[in-house]
Amino acid sequence: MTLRFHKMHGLGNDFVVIDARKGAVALDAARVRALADRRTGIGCDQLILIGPGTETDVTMRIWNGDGSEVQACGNATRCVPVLLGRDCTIETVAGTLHARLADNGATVDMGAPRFDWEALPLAFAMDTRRMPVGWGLLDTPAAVGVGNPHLVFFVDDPYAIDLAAIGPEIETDPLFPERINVNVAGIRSRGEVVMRTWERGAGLTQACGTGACATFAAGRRLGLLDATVRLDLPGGALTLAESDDGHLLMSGPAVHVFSGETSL
Ligand SMILES: N[C@H](CCC[C@H](N)C(=O)O)C(=O)O
Repeated sequence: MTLRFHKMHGLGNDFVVIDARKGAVALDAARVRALADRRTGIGCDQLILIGPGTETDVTMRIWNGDGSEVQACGNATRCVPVLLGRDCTIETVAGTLHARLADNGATVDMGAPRFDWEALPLAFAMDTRRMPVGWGLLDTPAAVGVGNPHLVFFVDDPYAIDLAAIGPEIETDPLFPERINVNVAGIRSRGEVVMRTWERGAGLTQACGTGACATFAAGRRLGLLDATVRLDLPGGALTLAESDDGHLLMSGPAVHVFSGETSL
């Protein structure tokens, strides 16, 4: 049976998007890995399944390329209104998100960040503002939940960190029972951050939307950033703003590259 898909990306963080609003699509970890494989499949960082909403326009489920299902994906959330061609509400396991079409992409209200250790979760109680832990050259991170769990290390130069080496060690540390996404960020001014991400279940990506949200939220919590910030990721820039009610508003590109069919 052929499966229709859309190939999309947000700043090079790429997705296979399956629109199952008109008919259920069976997915499991093995099929996700097959579809995500960049040699024998279509290839993507995450696989996104869109379904019919009841209280919202659509539902969205997210799997990393390793087959793990996760709670949030910022860059993919911006792809949904682009695919639908209109503003929309999206139900995810992490809650309802509101997405608006904007110039060359979308703006998404990613909700309020969480800072309690149980939300991430951590294996035991810890101050998530400046955690008393370290791995190699990286230490004293902040921890932030944006539907999915993130560590944020503020460093002088994110490109001087061998993230491909240290990322998997941190991702799978027993302190993180559900693993974790790892962000390294350099603050250039109160309005500009340069950052990179080692993603849980996907590795180094060109961009991580929830990582940008977590980095912004951590910087705001530490009094280091203004209420609107440009974040420069390897694949391009996102704008993060804090709303009056403390929500994270993320704006940036989202591109539909091609549609196709597969028998995978
Ligand atoms: N790797 C993440 C999911 C994808 C997040 C990222 N692609 C984004 O744009 O937010 C996790 O395991 O929580």
